[in-house]
Amino acid sequence: MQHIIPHNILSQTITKRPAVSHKGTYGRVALIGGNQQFGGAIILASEAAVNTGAGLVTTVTAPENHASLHARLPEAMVVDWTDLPAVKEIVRQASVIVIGPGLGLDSQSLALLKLVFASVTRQQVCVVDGSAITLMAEHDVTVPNHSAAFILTPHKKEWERLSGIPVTEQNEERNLLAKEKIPAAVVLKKHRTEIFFETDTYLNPIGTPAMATGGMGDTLAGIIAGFTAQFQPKDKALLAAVYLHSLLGEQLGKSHYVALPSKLIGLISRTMKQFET
Ligand SMILES: NC(=O)C1=CN([C@@H]2O[C@H](COP(=O)(O)OP(=O)(O)OC[C@H]3O[C@@H](n4cnc5c(N)ncnc54)[C@H](O)[C@@H]3O)[C@@H](O)[C@H]2O)[C@@H](O)CC1
Ligand SMILES: Nc1ncnc2c1ncn2[C@@H]1O[C@H](COP(=O)(O)OP(=O)(O)O)[C@@H](O)[C@H]1O
Ligand SMILES: [Mg+2]
Repeated sequence: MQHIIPHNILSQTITKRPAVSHKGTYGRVALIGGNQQFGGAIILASEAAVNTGAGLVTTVTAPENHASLHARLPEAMVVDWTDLPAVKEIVRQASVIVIGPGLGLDSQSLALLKLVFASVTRQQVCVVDGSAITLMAEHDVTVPNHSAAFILTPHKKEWERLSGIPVTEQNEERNLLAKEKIPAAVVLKKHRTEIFFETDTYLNPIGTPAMATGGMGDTLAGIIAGFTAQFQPKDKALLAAVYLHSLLGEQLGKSHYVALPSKLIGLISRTMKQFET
């Protein structure tokens, strides 16, 4: 059944922080991505996760990105993505794992994707974005059944690669048929993003072309991580994350020709405060 994300989703989802709490209360997020070329993608995703309030954030990325990540985001811890035993341990400890922003498509990237898919458990959320989706399509890697709660966040071209449906032929009926074969929530990103759960589908009623700029999807992946790490139920947290991302994009789009991801990230925490209940 097709629904529209309600405009009060943020106040329904964002809760006041209990006084007796600590960083461990707000989730451990591990974000894996950022090769030599796409370091900005994983930095934006990590900044978004930190700014939504995730308690502990670890970024697993290429060594070339460590200094810039530390300089921009001292709140995040950093792990070298070539150190697979260390990556495995970070993945084990995480409540939410994001894999894909700027991950790239080489053998190192594929090894990381396989490591994550083999390691995640039922208690965890795994957000699969960007290059990780393209890698799944190119190497026939499927979402492991009955393990973690998986969230796939393809844009239309990535969905074409994964589902086999050309961008121009994507429609409600064909998308639903393809989604049925994937044991994950699918966030199909576009002008009016659609979120497919097992039976229900939600349409995001907001968003602006000012958001059509590199790094905007990486930012969404980080917001989804922060929300699913902190708020229940997970499906609602996902819808709220998608909605907040577009709300902030619209807010920026009123006074800016283009909504820059880094500017959007700067608005997250203040806006969340307005909706806490
Ligand atoms: N600063 C950075 O480091 C950035 C890194 N990025 C990373 O770069 C990697 C490659 O991702 P890209 O998405 O750039 O490349 P892809 O090759 O996966 O997709 C780009 C193509 O998809 C098309 N497309 C996207 N959304 C569409 C829509 N709604 N309708 C129709 N066509 C659509 C684009 O026009 C383009 O032709 C990913 O890992 C991504 O995370 C990008 O996020 C850009 C910024
Ligand atoms: N015309 C548009 N209207 C509304 N939202 C848009 C528009 N263009 C892009 N977006 C949003 O921006 C994000 C782009 O994601 P993606 O293509 O993965 O970017 P990147 O990989 O560069 O970070 C998605 O959330 C998408 O819904
Ligand atoms: Mg993307």
